[in-house]
Amino acid sequence: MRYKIYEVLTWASSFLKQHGKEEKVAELLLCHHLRLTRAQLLARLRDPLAESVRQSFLADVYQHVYEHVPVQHLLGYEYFYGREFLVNRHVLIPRPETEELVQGVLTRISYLFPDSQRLDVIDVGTGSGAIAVTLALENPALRVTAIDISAEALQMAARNAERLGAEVAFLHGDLLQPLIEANRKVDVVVSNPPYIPERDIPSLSPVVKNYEPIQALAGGEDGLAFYRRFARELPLVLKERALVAFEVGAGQGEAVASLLKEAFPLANVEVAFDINGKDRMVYATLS
Ligand SMILES: C[S@@+](CC[C@H](N)C(=O)[O-])C[C@H]1O[C@@H](n2cnc3c(N)ncnc32)[C@H](O)[C@@H]1O
Repeated sequence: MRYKIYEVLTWASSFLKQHGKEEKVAELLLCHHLRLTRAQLLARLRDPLAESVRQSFLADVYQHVYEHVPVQHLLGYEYFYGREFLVNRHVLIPRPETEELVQGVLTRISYLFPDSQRLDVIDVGTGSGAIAVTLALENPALRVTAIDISAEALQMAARNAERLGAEVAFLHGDLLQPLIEANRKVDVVVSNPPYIPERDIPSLSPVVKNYEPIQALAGGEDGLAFYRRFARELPLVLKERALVAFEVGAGQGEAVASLLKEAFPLANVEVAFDINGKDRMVYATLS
C-alpha cells in the first residue's frame, strides 16, 4: 500500500508535536527529501509517496525526536541573511541574532567610513563563514578575512564562500594572533565568539550540547574569556579609526562594554539590543 503525501505529513507533524518538537519540521524535511519547494509540496499533497522516500523521511523525523539531531544537520544547511549556508558538526549553526550583528556592522561601516575604499574587515571565529561571507557579498568593496582556530570550520567556511561566490581570505589561528604576527592593522573587527559560561553548558538543550562544537560555545568560567583577550589584543591590530563589533550573550552587554572602554578610553562604546529586547551586540568606534 502506498500512502499519500498528506497522510504521512499529517502523521509526522503530530508525532513531532507530541514529542515537544516543532511541527513545521515535518514539512521542511519532506520538501528536502522530495526536492520540492513548499508551494510544490502543497500542490501535490494527494500524490502517493514512494515507500523509499517515506522511510528515509521518517528516519530523519525519528533522529530529530529520539536523538535530538538538529534539523539543520539533517538538511545540511541553514539560511542566513537570505542565503543557504552549509553546516555540519564542526560549525555553529548560524543564528538569526547574528544577522542583526551583520546588519549593524554594514550600517556603521556606511556612516563611519563613507568614502573609504577596500576597508580591511576581519571576522574572528568565522565558523560556517556566515558573517564573513555575508559582509563580502553585501558590500563587495570590503576586503574580508576570516579567522578560526578550527581547521574543519575553515574548510566549511571556504566551501560556503565558494558556493556563494564571495571573495573572502581565510586564516587558521588563535583569535587575533595571525594579524599580530604579521603586524597587520585593520579597520573593522567583528566577532561572535564563544560566550556561554562553562557552568551553563551542562544545562543546554541536547540539540545544542550534543551536536554543536564545544569550541564554538564555551566562553570560560563566566563567558567573558574571549572578550577579555580581545580587549588585550585589539589595540595591537586596529588602525586609529576603526570599528569593533561583538555579539554577546544576553546580560553580558555592560560587562563587555566596560572591557572595551578600559581598552579604548576615547572610544564611543554602545550596547545594542536584539529584536527580542536582549542586549546582544556591543560596538566600539575609534576615531
Ligand atoms: C559562536 S561560534 C561563531 C561562528 C560564526 N561566526 C557565527 O556567528 O555563526 C565561535 C567560533 O569561534 C571559533 N573559535 C573558538 N576559539 C577560537 C580561537 N581561540 N581563535 C579563533 N577562533 C576560535 C570556533 O571554532 C567557532 O567557529
